[in-house]
Amino acid sequence: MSEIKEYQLFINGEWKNTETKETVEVLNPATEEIVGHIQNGNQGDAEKALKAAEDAQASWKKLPAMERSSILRQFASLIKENTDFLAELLVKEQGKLLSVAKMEVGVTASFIEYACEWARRIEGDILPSDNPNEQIWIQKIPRGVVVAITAWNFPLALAGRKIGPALIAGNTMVIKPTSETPLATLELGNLANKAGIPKGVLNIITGPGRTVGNALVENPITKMVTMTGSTPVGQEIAKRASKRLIPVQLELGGKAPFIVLEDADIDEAVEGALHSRFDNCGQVCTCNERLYLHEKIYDEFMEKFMNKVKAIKVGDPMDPDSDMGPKVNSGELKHMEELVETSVKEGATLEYGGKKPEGEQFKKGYWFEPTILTNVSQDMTIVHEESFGPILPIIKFNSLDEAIKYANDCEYGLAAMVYTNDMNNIMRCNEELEYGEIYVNRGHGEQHQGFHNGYKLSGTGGEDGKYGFEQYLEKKTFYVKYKAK
Ligand SMILES: NC(=O)C1=CN([C@@H]2O[C@H](COP(=O)(O)OP(=O)(O)OC[C@H]3O[C@@H](n4cnc5c(N)ncnc54)[C@H](OP(=O)(O)O)[C@@H]3O)[C@@H](O)[C@H]2O)C=CC1
Ligand SMILES: O=C(O)[C@@H](O)[C@@H]1OC[C@H](O)[C@H]1O
Repeated sequence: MSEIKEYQLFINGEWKNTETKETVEVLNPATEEIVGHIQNGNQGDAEKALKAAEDAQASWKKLPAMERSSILRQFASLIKENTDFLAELLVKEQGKLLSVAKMEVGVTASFIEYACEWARRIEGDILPSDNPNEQIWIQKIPRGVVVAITAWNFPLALAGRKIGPALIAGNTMVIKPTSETPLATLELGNLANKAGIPKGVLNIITGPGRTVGNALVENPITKMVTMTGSTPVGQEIAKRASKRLIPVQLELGGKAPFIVLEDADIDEAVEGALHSRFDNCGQVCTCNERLYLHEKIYDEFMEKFMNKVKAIKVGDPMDPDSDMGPKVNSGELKHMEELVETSVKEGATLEYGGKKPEGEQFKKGYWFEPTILTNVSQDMTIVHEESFGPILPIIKFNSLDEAIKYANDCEYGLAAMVYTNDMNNIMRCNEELEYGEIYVNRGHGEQHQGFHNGYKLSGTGGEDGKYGFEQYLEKKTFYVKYKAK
């Protein structure tokens, strides 16, 4: 049994105990062993963290942006220098493969490095007025204290995605990671001090979303909320934030369609469908949640695809030979089992998987097999409810019209994937698919300079890139009338 670390709250550059003295266990999803204890913070802790962030913001925003940038570049370097330590912690708390965890640490640093590029691009406008001897200045200024709330699937990367732009823009932050996978995010506190991020600029507190999260959102010190997580929680946050009309940036649930048209490159589509569903045990917001195959290529695709699905090795996420680790917790595992049961009841065929793998090594842990459902109809639950796990319903279609109709028949609108080499098909998908992020002839995977933007119940605001950075800035318009000579 490896060391079980006791974590505290990181407030004003120091580690502090919560007032409640209550702690919560963090379990390893592959073994159900305790990997750490975190503090069960409360409203008072939220208030202390927000106050520290408010006090620090006055001087942080006065620093030249390039000075903020050099501090954050040092922060990103320290994250990279600690890749092995942070990656192993991510494996222990989230169950992702070590290779994916190392990628996540790298992405965390690169999110921050990308944000640093904006230090010299906080651009406003100077406009001529209609009045004589008058100018109009539209300035970009920081919002103040930003609250960040993150999910459990890529906890460290989601933190970096928000810390980078918020702090470069001159804001300070209180981040509340999910109680499921908080450890790697908490470790950022030590690295923040080493990097020279001034006390109070970045605060990290843990505690239940329904108490600490609510307290952070509702506190008048909070001037913006950026949250990644489920749609119901995002809606709750938006409701509470609306009382003070503060801006929210919500990255929520998804149900991405993966469409393979008759002229697609089948081998490429098979690879894309496989990784876009099963990587990170299917726990990615842009995952291939429903596979639509043109009837003409169905048999060829399925033969190649099933061979690869059956070759997926579920196992110890620290083992380089494993292809897929466990689900993050028992609740998520139960959700998988319920979805399969409901699907079969509704008439789907369980083609492969559908249960906990057999073997001594799977006795403990939240393991679930890669699962394929066929004979699926568009009205089934599994076609509309996000699984966020390794379950793939497969549906045949006979025309692009039908594929687009099925794809858009969804309350989410985050990502969609399409394989075709016909330019007219591509342009029709671009125009008619109701999704904020469409991948053509490749699987999912955002880039920092893009814009990760969900329509419908997948969120509001969007993040990454120029448009994500802009949201961390407020505008101030200044009319300047002067005496001409
Ligand atoms: N669009 C995107 O980019 C992404 C979307 N997701 C979505 O997130 C979901 C899975 O993540 P999961 O962590 O379970 O999501 P949850 O919505 O359950 O939790 C997300 C965060 O919100 C907090 N929270 C819960 N209730 C409240 C509240 N009332 N006020 C403030 N904060 C609250 C949680 O804290 P705590 O857990 O401690 O209670 C956690 O930190 C999936 O639906 C997935 O689609 C995931 C990743 C990316
Ligand atoms: O949030 C997600 O699931 C994705 O946006 C994921 O998070 C960080 C990685 O860069 C993305 O693939």
